[in-house]
Amino acid sequence: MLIIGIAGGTGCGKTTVVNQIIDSLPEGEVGVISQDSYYNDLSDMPLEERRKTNFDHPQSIDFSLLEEHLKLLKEGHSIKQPVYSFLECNRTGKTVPVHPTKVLIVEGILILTNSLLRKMMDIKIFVHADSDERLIRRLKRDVNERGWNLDETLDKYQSNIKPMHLQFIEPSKEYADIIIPNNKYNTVAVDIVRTIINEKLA
Ligand SMILES: Nc1ncnc2c1ncn2[C@@H]1O[C@H](COP(=O)(O)OP(=O)(O)O)[C@@H](O)[C@H]1O
Ligand SMILES: O=c1ccn([C@@H]2O[C@H](COP(=O)(O)O)[C@@H](O)[C@H]2O)c(=O)[nH]1
Repeated sequence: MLIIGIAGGTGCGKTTVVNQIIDSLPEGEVGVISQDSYYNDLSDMPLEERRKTNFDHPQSIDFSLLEEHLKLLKEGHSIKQPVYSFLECNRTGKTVPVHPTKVLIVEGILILTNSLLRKMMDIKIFVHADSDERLIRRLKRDVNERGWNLDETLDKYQSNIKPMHLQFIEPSKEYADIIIPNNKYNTVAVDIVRTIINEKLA
């Protein structure tokens, strides 16, 4: 199994890049695991409290479970991945089966901050977009899709998102083998990653 890690700040375009990469690849040969599915279970907290959680700090992620799942998949076993709800700020209690594939993409803002995860990755990619671009994209998404208003999103950006980005996410760029500039759609970089994956699948 080839494991590709794709990190980068919120709104940099990780999900978009992943979708572009897997778009023309054979179905069933490439799997995707998102760090978002591994936010800690916060069922013991009311929603009001959960909404105040710093979801940009590495401690908000259940890295042990993510590591265990990657190890199992690498060994050829299937896993039950937790399903996360951004509206509830919590795991839903449901799981989806994920089966081993020849290529596995792991994506998330904090995945390159964890040394055990980094060791499991064959290729480490960091997607870069300028912070103003990312803030604009994030604002649109949080307001349109994730149940936050403008003020809440800007407050969160100042209190958690920006400081955690500077403390943890941006420094993890140094571990990347490839940095994809993504202020604009970058088809050249996506094609290069696809070529590497196709070689593995051949
Ligand atoms: N290169 C780009 N140019 C303009 N908009 C983009 C670009 N890449 C992604 N987007 C848009 O920005 C938003 C966030 O992208 P997404 O891929 O979800 O980022 P991430 O997964 O890193 O948070 C989405 O609405 C997406 O369509
Ligand atoms: O309940 C939650 C959990 C996380 N977030 C935010 O999500 C982003 C990471 O996701 P990207 O798709 O990479 O942007 C992170 O910045 C958290 O603040 C959330 O809004 N709600």
